[in-house]
Amino acid sequence: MSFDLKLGTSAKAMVVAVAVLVLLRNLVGPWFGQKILRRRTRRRPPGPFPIWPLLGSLPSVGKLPHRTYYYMSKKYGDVMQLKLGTVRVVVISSPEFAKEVLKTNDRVCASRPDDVSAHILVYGRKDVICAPYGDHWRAMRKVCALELLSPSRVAASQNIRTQEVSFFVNDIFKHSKEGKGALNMQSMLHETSMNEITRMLFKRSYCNKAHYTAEAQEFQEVALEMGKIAGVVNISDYVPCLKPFDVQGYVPIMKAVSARWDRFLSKIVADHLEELQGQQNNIMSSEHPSENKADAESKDFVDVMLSLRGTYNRSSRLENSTIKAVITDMICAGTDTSATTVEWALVELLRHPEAMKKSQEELDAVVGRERFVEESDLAALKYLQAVCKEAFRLHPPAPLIQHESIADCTVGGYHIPAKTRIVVNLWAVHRHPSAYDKPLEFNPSRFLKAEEVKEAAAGSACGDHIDLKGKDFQLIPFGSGRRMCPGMDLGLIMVQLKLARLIQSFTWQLPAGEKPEDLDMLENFSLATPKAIPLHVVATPRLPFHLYNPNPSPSSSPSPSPSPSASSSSSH
Ligand code: HEM
Repeated sequence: MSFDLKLGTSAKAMVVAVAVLVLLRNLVGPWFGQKILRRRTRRRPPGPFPIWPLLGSLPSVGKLPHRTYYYMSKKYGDVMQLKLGTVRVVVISSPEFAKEVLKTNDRVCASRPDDVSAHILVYGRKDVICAPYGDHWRAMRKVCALELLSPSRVAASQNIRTQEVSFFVNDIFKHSKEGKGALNMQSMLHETSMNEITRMLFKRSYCNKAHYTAEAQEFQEVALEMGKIAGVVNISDYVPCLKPFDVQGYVPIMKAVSARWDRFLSKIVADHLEELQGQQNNIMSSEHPSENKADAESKDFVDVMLSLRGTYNRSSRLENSTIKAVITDMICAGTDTSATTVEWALVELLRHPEAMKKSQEELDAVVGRERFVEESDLAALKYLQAVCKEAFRLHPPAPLIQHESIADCTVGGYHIPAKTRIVVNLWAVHRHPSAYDKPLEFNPSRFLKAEEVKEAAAGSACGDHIDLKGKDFQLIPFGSGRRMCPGMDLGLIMVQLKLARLIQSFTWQLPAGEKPEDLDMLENFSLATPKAIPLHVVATPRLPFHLYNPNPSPSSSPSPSPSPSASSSSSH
């Protein structure tokens, strides 16, 4: 029996479609199914349920995110996932997993989130800090590491640091002699660090009350505004679909601050170009071109960057905007990080008088009381170094390192997809019980060799080999891996020298009626984490008075003097 099946055109099409679907199911179904299965079985880190519509867990993060994440990690673990807005954020809270991110997966995790502020404030991410991982970042990083922040460049600017720290100590001395009472340490430390950095960058200093020019006022105002606006949490970074609406109204503020900042930096670059032109004319007309050799040693960072123009490939040429972006980085990254650490170290020493006593005894033994401590003494001051390590451990000035993954990776057995924000919480890593005995206690002796620790706590010593240089993941205040801080050597010297001078030169007390144990220990979270209530202290000189001198001695000024503009503007 024949069965004549007559099908219309649409029915025929349907049969063909079904046949194709069956074929497709048989051919790609298993592969597709496996993919879904794999996706379902890939373990994602645990974390809080994102309660708020659109905002996820963003409102729960609060003003001190490093502390919030630290407490959350106690519940969800050392690899934890949060939904901040619509963005996936993975927070790392232990040395073990910090190592997996910054060493094992260093390359994959080496990019940065694409935040609105980075585009507006640092010239479309032409700087180092905010630059995405790639050719431009590599070239700029090279400029920083090999040209600007190299050991020889840091050594060449020793004179600037010595002078600024001497001005600082002398200001405190005068204040104390005049019986003016407590000093605001936070603002004085900020000003000294700012002067050090701007003099290294472009030979000018602006934080001098005795020499408050219109230019200085402009700089201070705009730097303050930059710091404030750069530190805000912008919802558009976490809910990208809200970007066009700029719901918090930050974009016009950022643009206005950035335009003001740019006017300031453009003048600096133009002045340097003019000076360079003048020097070139002099060289051409000079009978003794070698006379200009000394200039090489007094070059500031802007001079160096201008001289490197054309050295780098087209995609990362040192254009004016790139130079200004790098200057911005140095000011933002180099100033309050070191000032904040010294403030916290002093707070801890006030709360632990036995540690203060030991530091001063060490300075007396190594340096004596007839001269000020110098950079060349720092290597011999083992206890002072331990105090700094302990201050960096408990109060990392940049407690949250923010990276972004460029490909899928695995951390702690969890799957981390590409384009995930990865936050390494140094605040938690440095307090991890797997790494430290009594991790919440301030105990510099833990960083001494066991045989050097006489007290009962000898068993808690983890040794002086822990060097902050990114190898020991229980202490990484400068980060680790390819995005690690290129200013580490400079930052360390700035912190150690200032702290050493302060504790050698003065006896410190809190204002009458205040007790060290009552000091508020909360911080502000911004570009750095200074004490929320600035430290006020009373200083009493402890060295012979003839040593306190407004002008640093020639012996402490081994490198060439700063330019006339620098020395005049630094007239404290
Ligand atoms: C106590 C002082 C300092 C501390 C604690 C510190 C800490 C840090 C940290 C934690 C990072 C991020 C690392 C990462 O993302 O993995 C960083 C990056 C950076 N720091 Fe520092 N820093 C200090 C001083 C300085 C100084 C003095 C400069 C330069 C003048 C500087 C320039 C930079 C730059 C340019 C980056 C970006 C590196 C990159 O993205 O490749 N820092 N710093």
